[in-house]
Formats: sequence, structure tokens, C-alpha cells
Amino acid sequence: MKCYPVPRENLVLSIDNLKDDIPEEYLSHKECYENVIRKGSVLYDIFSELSKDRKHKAHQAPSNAYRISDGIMQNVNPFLLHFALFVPAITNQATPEQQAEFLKHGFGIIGTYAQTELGHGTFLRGLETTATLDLETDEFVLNSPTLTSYKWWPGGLGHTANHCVVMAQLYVKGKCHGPHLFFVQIRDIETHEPLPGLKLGEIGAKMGFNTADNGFLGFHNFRIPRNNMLMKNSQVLKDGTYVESKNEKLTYGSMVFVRVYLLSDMAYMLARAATISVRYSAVRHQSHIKPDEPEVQILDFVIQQHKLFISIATSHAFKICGLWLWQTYSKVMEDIGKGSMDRLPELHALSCCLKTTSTRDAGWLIEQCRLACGGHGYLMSSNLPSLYTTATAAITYEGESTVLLLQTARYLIKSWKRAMEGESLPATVSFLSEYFNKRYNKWENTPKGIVDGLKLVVAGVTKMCAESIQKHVSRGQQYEEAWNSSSVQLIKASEAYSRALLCEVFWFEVDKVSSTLSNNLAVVLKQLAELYITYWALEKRGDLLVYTTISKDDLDKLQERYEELLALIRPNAVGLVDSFDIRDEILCSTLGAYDGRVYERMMEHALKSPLNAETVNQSFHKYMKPVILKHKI
Ligand SMILES: CCCCCCCCCC/C=C\CCCCCCCC(=O)SCCNC(=O)CCNC(=O)[C@H](O)C(C)(C)COP(=O)(O)OP(=O)(O)OC[C@H]1O[C@@H](n2cnc3c(N)ncnc32)[C@H](O)[C@@H]1OP(=O)(O)O
Ligand SMILES: Cc1cc2nc3c(=O)[nH]c(=O)nc-3n(C[C@H](O)[C@H](O)[C@H](O)COP(=O)(O)OP(=O)(O)OC[C@H]3O[C@@H](n4cnc5c(N)ncnc54)[C@H](O)[C@@H]3O)c2cc1C
Repeated sequence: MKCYPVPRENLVLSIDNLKDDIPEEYLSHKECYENVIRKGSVLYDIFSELSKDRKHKAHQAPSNAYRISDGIMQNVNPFLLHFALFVPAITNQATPEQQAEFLKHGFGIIGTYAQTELGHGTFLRGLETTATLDLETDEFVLNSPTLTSYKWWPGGLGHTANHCVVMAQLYVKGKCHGPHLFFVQIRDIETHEPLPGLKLGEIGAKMGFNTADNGFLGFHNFRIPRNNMLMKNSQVLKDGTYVESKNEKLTYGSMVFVRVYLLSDMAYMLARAATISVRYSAVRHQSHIKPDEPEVQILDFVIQQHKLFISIATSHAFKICGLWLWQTYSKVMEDIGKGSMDRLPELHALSCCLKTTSTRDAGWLIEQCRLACGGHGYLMSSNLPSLYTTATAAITYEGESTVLLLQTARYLIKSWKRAMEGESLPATVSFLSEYFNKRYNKWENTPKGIVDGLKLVVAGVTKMCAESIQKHVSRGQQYEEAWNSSSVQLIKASEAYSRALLCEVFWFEVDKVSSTLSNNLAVVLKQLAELYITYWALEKRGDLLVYTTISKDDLDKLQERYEELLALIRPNAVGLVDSFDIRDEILCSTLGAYDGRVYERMMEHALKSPLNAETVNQSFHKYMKPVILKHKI
């Protein structure tokens, strides 16, 4: 086995057979997949060696370690689900003995997480795949009773994975105990052929994520040992006794891990888009500001700064909040390990709204970065289109955004009711209890004043939702109907809550560490945090006018301060994106390369198009010429 030393960017990126002769966008769907497996296997080998001396940790803090793959596999790593969900699901939901058994082959097996079905993605209690205990043989029999019960979407399922963790309805002695997780081998380790009783394949081309190998899987009387049910939280004994979980929500734990992780993931996606668009805006000269002076860098247009600097600030906001959320996650997981699940609802609510806001913001901000680069941003060689399609997939996967915001709203309404009954609340929602005391406080045009104002908006909208639900109930609707009738406002409450959290955590974390930083760094970071908070105060001025004592004059002053901040950040803009320290081989962009040779790189890339291999394409003679000659006058 060829052993690699600990991979560092320059080592991995120096491996020759990880480079592409032909840009990925010129390969077929099948060639793309084969190419990414070729490169992914080299990386998988490196990570396997690297991980041999490390136990599979249930929860590894967000790091950029797997970022190297972003440069190697510009689209998506088909092995990602193995690391993102398959291993965490086993370490999170299996007993220690099962972990030892299922993971004994280490990286000798490649897994995915098969939960979503053709007919169900959100409503997990509606999943149709069944796992029925056969007492006589001490096995579970897995079946896909309908076409809609086929697993559909799991990454790597089509042709890459040979194992998966499957979410299926557990049936014991004719009784359904709801969704549970099962460890299932789906392909022969040696031949990679699908095992008998399975129907496996790839779901077809998508708007992006096309090397993720998302697949489908159908079971027909497929048998697995009883011990293959992940039994950390609930168990099925040999005699068919079902032992309930202390908390059925623990089954959903793997999804929380990825949702928490995605905040940091989106920070990095945005850092790449900001680096590309800001560097390009410093190179691109177009039009005049003063008629009698040369064409200017488009970065000197204030409106260009307005489009782009929010992405720099947001990347830092997501990075800082991502670490804050990760610390919360780690603490809650530690508590759960000690038997306390008190903070799980809070973690679920936080991860749902922050995952949604970070993925949605990453999507529209990356698109804004692309549009700010004009036509050249529309080239695949800019890498902005791929960043967009990769980021926006996250708005849907790991919990569709609307659905997750409603989950957070459920927590806000419960917290509001507890606040109205005088109960004490966790720090992340304690502001709900202070609404009536602070509702008419004098507005302060400071970052802290804005954060306090945004919290008043959350409380005010949550109060309005609670009243709306009560109104519908009093008119005869059931609670669930009243909830549905109020869902437009409930989404607004969650969105406001998420924004207030991001502003608060960003500002106070920066403020907390600023005394430990060099003065220059502290000044710039605070400028970015203040820009972020002021940007959103101006975006949400309507809500602030309704729920706080902010005045038109205050808003005018905020607009003035915002424009001051743009001017203050302008001299550091290129330095700020350089400090993301994303090397060219990972940025993969003709517009964003460090040396600024944009036009030369664009031409070099264009000449790699297969169409440029000859001056006259054969289609002229085959198709065009006969028509031209026929109609030639
Ligand atoms: C190469 C090396 C790499 C190494 C690094 C790896 C790092 C990872 C990087 C990550 C980045 C990218 C990779 C990702 C690639 C793509 C992955 C995509 C994977 C998937 O999409 S998996 C499928 C995801 N599916 C979902 O999320 C389904 C969404 N639906 C649900 O969660 C639920 O159905 C629901 C919407 C919550 C509804 O639940 P239910 O029907 O039960 O209804 P209720 O609303 O009544 O809820 C009941 C009750 O339960 C609480 N609850 C619900 N969910 C959770 C939870 N997850 N945790 C805790 N509690 C939960 C809810 O609050 C209710 O409680 P209450 O009654 O109010 O007390
Ligand atoms: C790129 C990508 C990768 C993926 N990878 C995986 C994977 O590896 N493993 C896996 O198991 N799954 C994976 N998925 C599937 C993903 O988790 C689901 O697509 C997601 O959970 C949404 O479910 P759905 O697609 O069935 O949409 P649905 O749940 O049908 O939702 C459709 C629409 O209905 C709305 N809706 C649904 N329920 C409600 C409600 N209660 N209230 C209000 N509105 C509602 C939603 O808001 C949404 O707009 C992936 C998906 C994508 C796009």
C-alpha cells in the first residue's frame, strides 16, 4: 500500500494524477463521475492512511481539512456522505460493540445515509421502507412495498457506496415502532455487484452536485441480522422485545450534526465567492467616475462595494457563529451522553434556523457575486456557477428550509408561552420574557442597540403568531389547522430569530476577542461586524419601525454610517479576501487567481474547449453546408 505522509495542501495538490487535462465541464455525465472517483480514490487512500491512527470521532469540529477535495473535485466528492453522515450515524446511534463491528474494516467500506424516499423526504414518520423482525431466523427483512418507498437521493448510493445506514419503519410482532436506523451492506466488497434482493442505480443529472452519485435503492425481501439495527437508543431483543428509546428524537441526531456543520461550510463557500468577485473587481477597469480620468476599478463603484462587502462580512459571521453553534452542539451531545436531553430542543431549534439562513444567504450572495462580475461571471471557468449550484443544494438537503424554519417556530411559540407563564428560559430565547419591559426603550444607533432592536422584532412577531393561532382556535380550528393558517407569520418569526442570533453572536464574539487582537485587525473585524449588523438593520427597517422606537432620523443616520463603513473597508477589501487564504488550485477560478492574470487565464481556459481543437467543426460539412448551398441565391 502506497503510504502518503500527512497530507498538506501542497502535498495533495502536487500529486500529478489529481490534475485534470480536460476541464470537468467538457466531460460527459459518466466521464465526470469516473473522473471524480479516480481522484476521490486517491484522496480516500490518503485520508484512510491519515485516519488509521485516529479513532472515528463521533463529532469532529468543522475544519477545512476536507477543503482540499474542493480543489481536486470541483463539483462534489462522492465519498462525502461516508464522512458526513454514514460514520457519524454509526458513532452516534450504534452501541460501542456495534461500532467496533460495523467500522472494523475502517475505510475498507464506503457508506452513505439512505433516509429519503421517492415519496417522502420531510415527513420521516411517513417513510414506507419496512424492516420486519423474523423471530425464527433472528433477522430483519427489508422491503420497499411501493415505488414511492424506494430510497431516492442518498449521495454515493448509485455506484459508489457498498454499505449504507437505512432509515426504515420497524415492525416487531405486527406492531410498527416508527423509523429506526439499520446498517446494511448493499454491494459485494470484491465485485461491487449489488447484492441479491436489491435494485440500485443513479437518479440522473441535476442542476449541480452532479458528481455526488445520488442514487436509488429498492429492497425485495432483503435480509439482515437483527444486530444490524443501530441499538444505542432503542433495542430489539432476540425474543422480539422492543425496548423504547429514552427519547425518540435521538434517532434524528445525525441530521443535527450536518445542520450544525453547514454553517461553517457556507462560510467557506462564501469566502471562495467573495475572493473571486473582489479580486476580479480590483482587476476589472470599466467606465469612469470622473469623466476626465481613466476607467476605474469596478471595486471603486460604491454599489459594487455594497454588493460584495456583505459577502466578506457574512463569511466571517457564519464562521464565528458556526464555531459558537458547534460548541453548543458538543455540549448538548456531552449532556446526552450523561443522560440529560434538556437542551436538545434548543439545539434542534438553533440548528434548524441557522442552517436555513446560512444556506439561503450563501445562495443569493454567491449569485450576487456572480452578477457583480458581469458576463465573465457566467463562465464556468469563473467557478461562480458551480459554487452557486453546490451551495443552493444545501437549502434543500438535510432538511428543507421551510420545514426547518417551522421547527424553530414551534420552539419559539413554546418558549413564548413559557415566558408568559413566568418560567425562566434558556439564554438564547430569554429576551422573549423582556419584551413588555423593553418594547418602548429609546432606540440606540449602536451595534448593541440594533441587536436589541432585532430581538424586539422576534418577540413582537412571535407574540403576533401566538395571537394568530389563538384567534384561529377561538374560531373553531384545531390547533394544527390554526398552526397551518399562521405559518406565513411563523416563518417570519424564525427568520427574524435567526438574523438576530447571527448579529448578536457575530458582534459579541468579535467584541470579546478584539482586545486580544492587534489594533489594526480588531478595527477591521469590528468594521465587518458593524457592516453586517447595519446592513441587516437597513434591510429590516420595516420591522424595526413596527416593533421598536427607531425613527426615520435614526435610519438616515444608519444609512450614512453604512456608507462610511463601505469606504473604510474599501482599502482593505483585497487584503480581506486574500486573508481567506484560498489557494488558486482550490479556488479554481480564472477570475479570482491570486496573480490577477484574468484575461490570460480566460483565454488559456477557452482554448481547452474541445471545440477549439479544429478551426472548422465537422458539423459544417455534415449539416450546415448543404443547407447554405441549397438556399444560396
Ligand atoms: C472527505 C472528508 C470529509 C469529512 C468532513 C465531513 C463533514 C460534513 C460536511 C457537511 C457538509 C455537506 C455534506 C452534506 C451532503 C448532503 C447531505 C444530505 C443528507 C440528507 O439530506 S439526509 C436527509 C435529511 N432529511 C431531513 O432533514 C428530513 C427533515 N424532516 C425532519 O427532520 C422531520 O421529519 C421533521 C420535519 C422535524 C418533522 O418531524 P416529525 O414528523 O416527527 O414532527 P414534529 O414536528 O411533530 O416533531 C416531533 C418532535 O421531534 C422534535 N424533533 C424533530 N426533529 C428533531 C431533531 N433532528 N432533533 C431533535 N428533535 C427533533 C421536534 O422538535 C418535536 O419536538 P416537540 O414535540 O416539539 O417537543
Ligand atoms: C443535492 C441533494 C442531496 C441529497 N442527499 C441526500 C442524502 O444523502 N440522503 C438522504 O436521505 N436524502 C438526501 N437528499 C434528500 C433531501 O434530504 C430531501 O430532498 C429533503 O429532505 C426534502 O424532502 P423532499 O425532497 O421529499 O421534499 P418534500 O418534503 O416533499 O417538500 C417539498 C415542498 O413541500 C413543502 N413542505 C413539506 N412539508 C411541509 C410542512 N410540514 N409544512 C410546510 N411545507 C412543507 C416543503 O417546504 C417543500 O417546499 C438530498 C437532496 C438533495 C437536493
